[in-house]
Amino acid sequence: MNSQQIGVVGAGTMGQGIAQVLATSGFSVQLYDVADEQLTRAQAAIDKGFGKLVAKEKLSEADKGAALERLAVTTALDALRDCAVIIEAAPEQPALKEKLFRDLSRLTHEAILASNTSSLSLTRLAAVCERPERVVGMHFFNPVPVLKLVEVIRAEQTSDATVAQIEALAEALGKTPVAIADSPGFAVNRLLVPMINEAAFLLQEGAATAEDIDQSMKLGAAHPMGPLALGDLIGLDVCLAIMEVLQEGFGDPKYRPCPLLRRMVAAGYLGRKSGRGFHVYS
Ligand SMILES: NC(=O)c1ccc[n+]([C@@H]2O[C@H](COP(=O)([O-])OP(=O)(O)OC[C@H]3O[C@@H](n4cnc5c(N)ncnc54)[C@H](O)[C@@H]3O)[C@@H](O)[C@H]2O)c1
Repeated sequence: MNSQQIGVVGAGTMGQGIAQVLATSGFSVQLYDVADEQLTRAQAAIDKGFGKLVAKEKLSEADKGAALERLAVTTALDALRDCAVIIEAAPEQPALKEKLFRDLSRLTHEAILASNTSSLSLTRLAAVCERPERVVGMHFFNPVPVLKLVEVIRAEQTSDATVAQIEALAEALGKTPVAIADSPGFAVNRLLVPMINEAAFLLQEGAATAEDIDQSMKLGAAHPMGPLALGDLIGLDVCLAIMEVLQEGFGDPKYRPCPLLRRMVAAGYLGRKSGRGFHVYS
C-alpha cells in the first residue's frame, strides 16, 4: 500500500474537485469512473482548474505540470488496489454505492473507504464491507477547491484510528475537518436545507416576493446569498431529496418538504441547471 496514493471513485462534479485538490496537495491520484468520456471531461476540467490557479499565481507552471503527472485516470477498479484511502463520489444511489463498497472492500483489506455521500447512512454502507471499522464519511462541499469544510462522518462501526487518519488527510488538503455522528443530513445540510424549505413556505404563502426573501437574509443576516437563490444553485431536486431524507430519517413533521418545492421539481424547474427555479436564469 502506498500512503501517498489516493483513489477517487466517480469523476463527476465532486470527484473532479476532490482529485484536483489531492493532486495539488502532492498526492498521487487514481481517478476511476465507469464512463470513459466522463474521465476525458474530468481531465479537461481539472486542467482548467489548475489553469485558474496559475492565473491567480497560486500555482506555478512547473507545479501544475507535476500535479497533472500525479493524476492517473482509469476505468479499471483494480487500479485502486494499492491506494491508502479511496474516496467514493459516485451517484447518490444506495444500491450502487453498496455494490461499490462491497467490491472495494474485497479489492483491498487495508485501504480506508470513505464516502462523499450527502445523505446516505455510513453505518449501512459499512455493514456491507469486510472491514467496517475502515469505512467513514468524508463529505466535501461544492466547489471542492474553494470550500474549506470537510464533514468527517463516523459510522457506528468506524474506528478512532480511521477518523484520525481522515481528519489528517483533510488537513493535508488545506481543509478544516469537523467530526459528526452518522445522522440524517449530518450538520450542514440539516441546518441549511430546512432554511431553504422554509423560504419556499414564505413564498408559497405570499408573505414576500422571492427577491425580498433573499434580500432579507443577505442584508439582515449577512448571508452571501439568499436562501432561494442558494436553493437554485444547489438544485431544487437535490434540496427536495435532502428534505425527504430528513423527514424519513427523523420521522418529524418539521422536516416536511414545502408543496411549492415539490411542484417546482415536478415541473422541471430545478434552479440554475434548468434555467429556472425560484429565479429565472438566462
Ligand atoms: N454535487 C454536489 O454539490 C455535492 C456536494 C457534496 C456531496 N455530493 C455527493 O457526491 C456524490 C457525487 O455527486 P456528484 O454531484 O459529483 O455526481 P455526478 O453525477 O456529477 O458524478 C457522478 C459520477 O459517477 C460516475 N459513476 C456512475 N456509476 C458509477 C460507478 N458504478 N462507479 C464509479 N463511478 C460511477 C458517473 O459516470 C459520474 O461521472 C454523491 O454522493 C453526492 O450526494 C455532491
